[in-house]
Amino acid sequence: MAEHIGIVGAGYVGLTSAACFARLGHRVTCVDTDESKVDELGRGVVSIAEPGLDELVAQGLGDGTLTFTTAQAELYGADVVLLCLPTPPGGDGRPDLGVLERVVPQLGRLLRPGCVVVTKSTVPVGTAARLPGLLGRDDLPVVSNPEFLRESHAVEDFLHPDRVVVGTDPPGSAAARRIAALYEPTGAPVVLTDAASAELAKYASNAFLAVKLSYVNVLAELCERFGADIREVARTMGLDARIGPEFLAPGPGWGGSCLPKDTTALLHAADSAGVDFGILRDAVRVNARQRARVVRAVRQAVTGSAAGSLAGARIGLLGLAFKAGTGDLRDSPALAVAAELDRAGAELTAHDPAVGDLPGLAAVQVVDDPYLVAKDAAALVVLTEWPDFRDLDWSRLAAAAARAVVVDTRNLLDPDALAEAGFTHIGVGTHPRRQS
Ligand SMILES: NC(=O)C1=CN([C@@H]2O[C@H](COP(=O)(O)OP(=O)(O)OC[C@H]3O[C@@H](n4cnc5c(N)ncnc54)[C@H](O)[C@@H]3O)[C@@H](O)[C@H]2O)C=CC1
Ligand SMILES: O=C(O)[C@H]1O[C@H](OP(=O)(O)OP(=O)(O)OC[C@H]2O[C@@H](n3ccc(=O)[nH]c3=O)[C@H](O)[C@@H]2O)[C@H](O)[C@@H](O)[C@@H]1O
Repeated sequence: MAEHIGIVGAGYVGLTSAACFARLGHRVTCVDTDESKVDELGRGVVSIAEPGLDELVAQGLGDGTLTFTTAQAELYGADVVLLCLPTPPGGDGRPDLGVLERVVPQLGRLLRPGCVVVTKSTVPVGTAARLPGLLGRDDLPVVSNPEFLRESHAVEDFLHPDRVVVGTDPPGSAAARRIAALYEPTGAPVVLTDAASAELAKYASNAFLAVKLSYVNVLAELCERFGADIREVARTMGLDARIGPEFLAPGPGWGGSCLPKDTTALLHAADSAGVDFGILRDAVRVNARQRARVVRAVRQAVTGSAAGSLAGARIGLLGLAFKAGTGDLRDSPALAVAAELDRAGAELTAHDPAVGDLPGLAAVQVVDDPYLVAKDAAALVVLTEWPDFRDLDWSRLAAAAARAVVVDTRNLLDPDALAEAGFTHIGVGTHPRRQS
């Protein structure tokens, strides 16, 4: 059944949901307070790099199923409203729910009776239970339907999710079944559960991924001590169906707008409940020391000593975004490494295919031409796993560099090809490969 869906917040989650639900045959009104964003979206201009998203937006605008507005009043008449608002870190570990707490009472004064109000934002356990009070209404059913999409795969993940979770009290209510029906065309398994379980399942999933990554990052360190190779260890582990092959690649640390904030929020919630979530605390601690590990590897590569000075050393950075396929710099480990290298006195030049400039980090010169990062460089450091970096002419980079050595924090590059191009390749949890 086609519904009139209102979406509040046109960011990664809101815009993707809006475009995909329009594609699935619903009428979608998407509201955002950012006037220039709404203006751009109304003209079909999508500023985030998500494969397939601009086509879906153009299609929805073209056939009139998708509209963008700054006027919240246009949500009057909606059958369902999805809250896709930011829930950034609040400073004390808890997420800042300020935007949500401002918007929900406004909706309470606006929506027509029976409209289903859905939290799609990642919100602490107990938020759905608070919503009727914030709405000031008892005729607006509330549903928790957290989102699991990944940036750079947003459309694909939305249209083909591993699972959909729909939480209501009591579970499986009429409102829950109505929201579950929206996802029917995806064919995904739907978990109809209580609101608290749905809310916790979201945090639990992101925190589990974070623990898995910190585990593998420590294993990589161990591999270096034992002369083992993390790629072989991870491959072997990943063949066990109970472990699975995903999220076993070591790196400069996990980042982005969600894993760091959600682990912190879950830790805070556990502390408040008097539950010792030591394993998660350790995962966060391990992650915080990853950047120092990268800087030590760079010191070793440039000076021959893990404590050597980088003062005045020219270092070329390949990658700034928190992962490949996106220009998102929020909580990017690459920026954390860049800041540490800057503090150590290095002179930094960086290239990222999706990043034009770095407003907050003036010390890093961002260049469009990847070959410029190698100019007179004492070392190159791969920080984001863009496949494009594999295809660079590494002989040309070697010729431009003062010293042809690359610290590859993602194990992205082929050590043999690099050695042939004249580079010393230093991976993570692998044996260094000297130039031939
Ligand atoms: N980015 C991601 O990959 C995922 C994010 N989430 C969660 O979804 C929520 C939203 O995240 P993102 O989409 O990344 O955020 P975002 O920052 O990309 O977008 C939020 C949007 O809300 C708008 N906004 C702010 N105040 C508003 C108001 N009063 N009325 C209407 N619009 C307003 C902003 O202008 C912005 O366009 C967060 O809770 C996040 O944890 C969940 C899964 C994936
Ligand atoms: O709640 C969210 O916002 C989302 O957070 C993550 O998605 P995303 O932030 O897009 O990023 P991921 O693909 O999970 O990567 C997170 C970090 O882990 C790193 N990573 C990932 C995989 C890996 O093998 N190694 C590794 O270092 C990435 O480089 C990145 O820094 C989750 O994967 C999504 O399911 C979730 O919906």
